[in-house]
Amino acid sequence: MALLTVRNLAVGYDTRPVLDQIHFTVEPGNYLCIVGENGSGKTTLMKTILGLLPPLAGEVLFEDGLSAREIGYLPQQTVVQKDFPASVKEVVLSGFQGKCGLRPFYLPEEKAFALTAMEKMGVLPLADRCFRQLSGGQRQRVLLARAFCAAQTLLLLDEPVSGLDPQATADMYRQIAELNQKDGAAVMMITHDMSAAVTCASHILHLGNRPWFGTVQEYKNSRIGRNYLAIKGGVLS
Ligand SMILES: Nc1ncnc2c1ncn2[C@@H]1O[C@H](COP(=O)(O)OP(=O)(O)OP(=O)(O)O)[C@@H](O)[C@H]1O
Repeated sequence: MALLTVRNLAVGYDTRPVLDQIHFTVEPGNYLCIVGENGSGKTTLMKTILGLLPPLAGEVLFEDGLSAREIGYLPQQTVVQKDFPASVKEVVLSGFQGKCGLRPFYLPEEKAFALTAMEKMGVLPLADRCFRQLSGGQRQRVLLARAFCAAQTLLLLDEPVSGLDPQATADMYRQIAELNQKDGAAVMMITHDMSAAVTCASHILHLGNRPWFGTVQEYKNSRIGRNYLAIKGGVLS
């Protein structure tokens, strides 16, 4: 069974649908990019998968043993996040909060894993720095380490490179690719960067009037993919 199966899903607010007829699967090791115009419903879909919004119709099914709480989530950047008054170490460790339940402390193995995650993302030297004093690129790598602590099977990343300069963007894509290829985490990433989407991803979910799902190669050959890549300046080869 796939890690995540979405069938005939409609998402929206109250009873007002934003999107319907969404079908896709995420298998272990997949790298799925979710693309589409502003306001097409990418974040709404991600919140529904995370269980933060109820589906208006259809199903979100997780593989046995996996639940919405065991997904590593890197949310879209917000002002509140940037002002978070905590150290880098505390932010990364907070990835374990979902597993703590009522336990008011972190286990030694959780602390050790957080150190490993910080090392992987190249932010270990920043461990005692205040999160809000970091650069945008450093903050995003800290939040990726946090997401990896929360879950190693499936990571949901909402526009992880928005606002980053080209070097920080390249670093972030490299870290995400490593988590996917070396650590075996399946990735679902919302992005407006079509060039990255068709380079990094194995699959594309294009949201719009008629949601489209398939492999990157199928997307490049499809009418919707060719049109969108032409508009967004992506790579067609
Ligand atoms: N809390 C909310 N209540 C009602 N409608 C909302 C809410 N949040 C978003 N919407 C509406 O839902 C639609 C989809 O928004 P969503 O944020 O999911 O789009 P998106 O594809 O992630 O956009 P972007 O690319 O700009 O981040 C929009 O029309 C938006 O105005």
